[in-house]
Amino acid sequence: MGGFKGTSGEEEDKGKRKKDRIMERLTFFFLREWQKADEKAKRSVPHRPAAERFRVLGQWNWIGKGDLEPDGVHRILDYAADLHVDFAHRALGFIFKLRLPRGDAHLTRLTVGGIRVGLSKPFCARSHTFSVLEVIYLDGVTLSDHTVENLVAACPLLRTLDLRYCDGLDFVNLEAAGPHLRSLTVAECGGVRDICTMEAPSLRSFRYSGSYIRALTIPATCALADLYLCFGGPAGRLRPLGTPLCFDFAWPAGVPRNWLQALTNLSSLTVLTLCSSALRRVSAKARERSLTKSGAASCKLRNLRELQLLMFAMYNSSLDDIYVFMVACCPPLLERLFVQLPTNSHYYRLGSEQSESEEELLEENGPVEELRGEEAPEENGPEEELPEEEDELQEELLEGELAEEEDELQDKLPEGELSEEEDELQDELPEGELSEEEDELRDELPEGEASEENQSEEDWSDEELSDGGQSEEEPVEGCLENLKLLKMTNFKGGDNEMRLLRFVLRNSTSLNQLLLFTSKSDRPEWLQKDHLDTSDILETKILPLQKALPNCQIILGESDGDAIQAFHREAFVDRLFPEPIPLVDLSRLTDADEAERLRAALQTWGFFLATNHGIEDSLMDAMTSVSREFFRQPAEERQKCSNLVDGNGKDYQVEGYGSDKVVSDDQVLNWSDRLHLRVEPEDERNFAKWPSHPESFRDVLQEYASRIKKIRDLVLRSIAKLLEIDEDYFVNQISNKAPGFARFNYYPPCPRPDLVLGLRAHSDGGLLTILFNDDTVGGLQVQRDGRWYNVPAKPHTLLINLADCLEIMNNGIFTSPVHRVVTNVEKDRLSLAVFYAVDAEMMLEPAPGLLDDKRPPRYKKMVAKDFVAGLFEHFRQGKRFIDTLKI
Ligand SMILES: O=C(O)CCC(=O)C(=O)O
Ligand SMILES: [Fe+2]
Repeated sequence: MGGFKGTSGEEEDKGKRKKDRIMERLTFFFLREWQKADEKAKRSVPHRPAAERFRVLGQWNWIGKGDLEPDGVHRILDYAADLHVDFAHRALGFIFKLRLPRGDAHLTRLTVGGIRVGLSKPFCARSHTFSVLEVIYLDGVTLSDHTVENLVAACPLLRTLDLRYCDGLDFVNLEAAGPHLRSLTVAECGGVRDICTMEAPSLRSFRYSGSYIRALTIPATCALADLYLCFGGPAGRLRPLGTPLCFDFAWPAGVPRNWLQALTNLSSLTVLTLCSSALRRVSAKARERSLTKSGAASCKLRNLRELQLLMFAMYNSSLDDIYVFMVACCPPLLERLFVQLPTNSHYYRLGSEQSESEEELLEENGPVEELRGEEAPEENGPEEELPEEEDELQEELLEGELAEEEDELQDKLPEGELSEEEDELQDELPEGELSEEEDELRDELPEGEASEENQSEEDWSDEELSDGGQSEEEPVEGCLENLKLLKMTNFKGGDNEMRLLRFVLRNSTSLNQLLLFTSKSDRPEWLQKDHLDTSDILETKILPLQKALPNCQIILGESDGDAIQAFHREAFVDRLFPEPIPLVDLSRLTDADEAERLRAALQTWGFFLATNHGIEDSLMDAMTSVSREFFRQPAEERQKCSNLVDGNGKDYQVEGYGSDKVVSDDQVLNWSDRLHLRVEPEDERNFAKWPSHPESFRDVLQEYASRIKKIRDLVLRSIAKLLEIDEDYFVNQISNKAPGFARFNYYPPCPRPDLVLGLRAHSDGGLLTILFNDDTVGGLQVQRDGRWYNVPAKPHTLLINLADCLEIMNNGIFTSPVHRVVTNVEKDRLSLAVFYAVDAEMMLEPAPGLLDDKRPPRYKKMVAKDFVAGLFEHFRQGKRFIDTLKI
C-alpha cells in the first residue's frame, strides 16, 4: 500500500496540516475542583499518580510567568502532545494569560479552557482577521468584554460562539458579528448582565443559562428557531447584593423593551425552553396585559413544536404560570411537551412556612431552587439549613430593595417611553377589552388553590377526563390539539403534577406517547427505598388513564434509560462532557498506569478514544476521502451496491447500501444512509457489494480492515488482563468464521434536528466496535446515569466501545454503552464503525474465570445466533435485548 506513504511534498503538507490542527484546537483542559471531587468524580479521573501530575505542572514552569505569546503556545502544545498531557491544572490560568495570535488564516475552530485569554497587542479586528474561524468555544476562561467583542469582529465567518463558565464578562456584545452567526450559547458566566444580539440577523439558536439578566436584545424580526432560557438552575447564582441592574439607555428602535414578552412574537421559533423563573416573568406580563381573549388571536409562536419547561418548583403559582403561558402563547402546532419537575432535593429540604407572595417575590428575584419544600420532610430526613446566599436574598427582599430598584429603573427611562409601549399595546386591542379579559382570565384560573395544595388525591374517572369536569383548570381550548408526546421527568405523582397531567391530557386529543420518569437515583438515599411506590402510582393514577387514551402508549419508569428511544433536548449545560476525556494510548498499554486509564474509561463510559494506535494519518485520511466520495456520488451509482434484493424494494439483505431494514409502517427511521460490508472473515468478503467507485475504495478498506483487526486483538487482550483472566480468552472466542462488518454511516444535513435522530439510541450487539468518527461535525452522544453527553471527536483517534456480547462475557463488570447520533442542520457527517462479533454457533456466557461463589453469573446463557435474532426485534421496539437476559 505504497500509496499511503508520504512523498516529501506530502510530508510538508502533513507538517502544515498538523500545525493547523493544533491551532484548530488550542485546548487547555483542566481538572475542575480536583481536590473537592467527590467519590464519584474521582472514579472518572484517570489513574494518574499525584506526583506525576505535579511533575507535569513543574515542567510547565520553564515557560516562565507572564503572557504567553503565540509562539509559546505552539511550543507548549507540541510539548504537551509529546507528554500526552490532555489537561493543565486550573492553577495555570492564574499564572498565564494566553495571548491569541494576531489573526490566523487557517484556524477554523478555537477551543480554550481554564486559562485567562487576551488578544495580542496591538490587535485590530479589521487588519488582524481570523479569516476562516467558524467556531469559538471557551470553557472556564477568564476574559474581558473587550476581548470577546474584538474577537467576534475579527471573525467574518463566525458561526458558533459558545461561552461557558467564563469569568470577567459583563456585557456580551455581538454587534460586530457577521451574517453567519447562527448559534450563541452563554452558560453560567457569572458576571454577565447584558447580552446584545442586535446585529446577528442569522441567529438561529440562542441558549442562555445563568443569573437573571434584564437586558437582552433579540430583534423581533430575528429568525430564531431554538431559544433556551434558564435563570438559575443547577449551577445558577443569585444576583449578588448591591449589584446594579443594567439597562440600555439607547434602546434600539423596533426592539420591544420587555424582551421576555417579545419572545412570544418569535414566529420562527420551533423549540423553546424556559425555566420556571423565566416562565413566571412571561406569565406575569401576560397576566398584566391580558394578552389574549381567545388565545389564538395573539399567538405568534406559530411554529413552535417543542416546549420544554424546567420547573424549579411546582407550587400552585407555578401551575398557574403554565396555564397562563398556554393561554397567552397558545402554540397551535405544539407536538412535544417536556416538563422537568423539581428534583427531590427541592421537595425534601426543610422549609419554613412561607406565604405564596413571599414565594413569588423570591422567584421574581431569581430562582427559588431548593428554597422550601412542597411537602413536609420525612421524619428521618436530614435537616438542611438554607444556604447563606438565600438568607441574604431574603433580607434583601425584606428591605424592599426590589421595589426600589424598579423605581430607579423607571427613573432612568426617557420619559414617557414605558407608557408609549403600553399605549401601543392598547391600540392593538379593541377598546375596553383589557379589563374584561383580565377579569375573565382571573375567573379562569384556579381560585384560592393554595388552600387545596395538600388536598387528598382525587380519583381519575373517565368522565373527569372527557367532560371537562375540572373546568377551572382548563383555560385553554385547542392549543394542544397537535400534541403527540408528553414527557415528565422527576415525576412523583404529587397533586400539582397530576393536575398538570390531567390538564394536558384533557386538551390533547392526538397524544400518543406519555412518558413519566421518576428518576429514583436523584432521590436522597433515605428516601430511595420506600417513599415512592411506582406500582401504586401506576395503579391508582396512571392506569385509569389508559381507558381514556386508547391510542396512547404510557410508560412509567425510573429513568430515561428505560425507554432509550425517548428523545428530547436536555438541559444543555448537562451535556458538557465531564473531564477528563477517556483517552488511552494504545502504544503504552503494557504500562500499568495506561492500563488503569483503560480500566477507568471502561468502567465510567464503556468506551475510550484510542491514540497512537499505529494507523498512519494518511491511511485514515484516505479512508475518509473514499467514503465521502462514495456517498457524494449520484444515487444511481450508490444504488449499484443496494441492500435490496434484486431491487424489488421489499427484501433486504445484510450487506449493501441503503437505509435500515423497514419492517413496519410505524417504524421510526433514522436520518442516515449506510453502506454495510462484511470484512471478516477475509475469504467471505463479497466484493460484488463493494463499491467500484472510487476505484481505490477496495484497497483502502482492505488495508484499513487488516490494521484495525490487530487493534481489536490488542484491546481484547488488554481487557482480559485487566480482568485477570487468560489473556487470550476473548480473542479465542472469535473463531475464523466469526463475522466482522464495516458500517459506513452517512448523515445528511437535517432541516429538523429537533424531530429526528441520525441513529436511534442503541448499544452495539457484538463483541467490540471500532469507530472512526468525523472530527469536524459532532453528533455522537453517549448515555450515562440517564443523561446524554456529547462525545468529543479528536482527529485521527479511534473510538473503541464495548458491545453487548462482551458485556455478557465479562459478567457486567464493564458494560456496553448506550449511544445515539443527533442530526445537524448544516453539515453532513460520516462515520465508519467496524463491528466484531462472535461465531454464530458459540455459547454466549460469562467467562468461567470470572465466576465463583461470590460472583454468580449475571446473564443467562444463550447461543450467539439466537442473541443476534433477538437484537433487531428489540431495537425496533426501543429496547435492549441484553436487559432481558439479566439474572
Ligand atoms: O456515527 C456514529 O458516530 C456512531 C455510529 C454507531 O453507533 C453505529 O453505527 O452503531
Ligand atoms: Fe453504535
